[in-house]
Amino acid sequence: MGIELDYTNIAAFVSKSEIDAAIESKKRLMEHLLAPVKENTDSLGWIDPNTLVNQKLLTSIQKKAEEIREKADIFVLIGVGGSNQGARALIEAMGDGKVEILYAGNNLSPKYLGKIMSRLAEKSVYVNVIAKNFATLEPGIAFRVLRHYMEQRYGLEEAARRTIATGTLNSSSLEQLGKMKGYTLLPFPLNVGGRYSVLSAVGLLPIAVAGIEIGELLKGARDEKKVIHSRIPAKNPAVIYGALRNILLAKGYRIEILSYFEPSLSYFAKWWVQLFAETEGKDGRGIYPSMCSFTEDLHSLGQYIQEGPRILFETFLNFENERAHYSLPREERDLDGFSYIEGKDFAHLNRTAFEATVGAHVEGGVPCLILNIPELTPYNMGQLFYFFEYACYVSASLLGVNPFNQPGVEAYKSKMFAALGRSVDI
Ligand SMILES: O=P(O)(O)OC[C@H]1O[C@](O)(CO)[C@@H](O)[C@@H]1O
Repeated sequence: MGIELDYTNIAAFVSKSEIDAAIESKKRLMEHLLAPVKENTDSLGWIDPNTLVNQKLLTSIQKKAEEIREKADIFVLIGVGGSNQGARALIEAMGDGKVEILYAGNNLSPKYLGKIMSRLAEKSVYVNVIAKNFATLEPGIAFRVLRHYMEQRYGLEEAARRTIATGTLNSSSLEQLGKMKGYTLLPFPLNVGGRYSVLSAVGLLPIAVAGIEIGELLKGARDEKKVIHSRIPAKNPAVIYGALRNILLAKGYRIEILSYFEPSLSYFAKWWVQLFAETEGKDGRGIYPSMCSFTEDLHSLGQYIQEGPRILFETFLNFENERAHYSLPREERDLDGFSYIEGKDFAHLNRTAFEATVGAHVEGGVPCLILNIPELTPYNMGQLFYFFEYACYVSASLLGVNPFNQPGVEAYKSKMFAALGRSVDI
């Protein structure tokens, strides 16, 4: 079974016939999107998870991850945006913590970097630098700092054994540097952009280092692909989600909140934000993607969602089965006033809060979509990654923007590079 989209709560905002008409009017585009796609088309390498990693590569990733899990205390993951967010999403949500994973190259704060570096002393350290285009400043210079540290501490040979470079294998500068130094090289697929790369070597090595079963993750993605590609548009949850987003945008709902009741999903939400922001925010168009971790954010943004301008809609992640349990202790006397729920499980309370939130927000004029996901497992997360990647591709295509570029990100870069004196032809 694939990811299920429950859109019954938007009946007051969008009718079934509007959705059908939106899909029907784009019939040819839909057929084109759902048709079997030639591998190796420029940016569609992610569309068939089977082509992202073959068995040989998968085995070598698993072997390297085992070595790291055995030998490392700390694994420093260097990357920014799509190069590390997918991995971080899963690591924070379900990593086993055996190896401590630190993130570098995702900002330029000296305080942050100093803190990372100060953690390394007397610990066994491995480094994975990930960059599609090694010209991005943040990961590029963080790697220079880490490279110097590793070489000084371990010597050239051992430093190389402990360094993995994930980059495009087309004579990119990272590949050349890796070859010269003798690093383990992993491929960043040429036909996959950073934000669609989590199911390739880019995400798989760090995810495996965190003890998460990458075989299951890939299986989930492959199965979700089968579901999506076998359903006609009118019954296809990814297509309906893409169509609904565009209908809601046209009605003035310009902000989408990804809402969830499991705080460890915050980095998954950040991955989702990047996916949709870089894909759709262009040509003066696009939904602004944002995120809320409930119930905590009900005590801050909850006010705005309930009563602020009616420009928001929500997409809830609903994990149907919760394995963790904790119940409220019983007391002889009701000293704190909470005895009416004593003995109740927190999982039950969290679910009650979820249902109450959807009800209140819908009543307050917020269209609410719900994605039903059986459980927070590697398999289901593989399904969810694929679902969102595909839905985002559909949604951007319906919006009429290029789903695979991000020209706007260059604006700050060129001003910064000019201020730093970088010559333009590097
Ligand atoms: O992998 P690279 O080339 O370091 O780029 C990292 C990130 O930078 C961006 O291009 C935006 O600056 C993202 O799309 C990408 O995921």
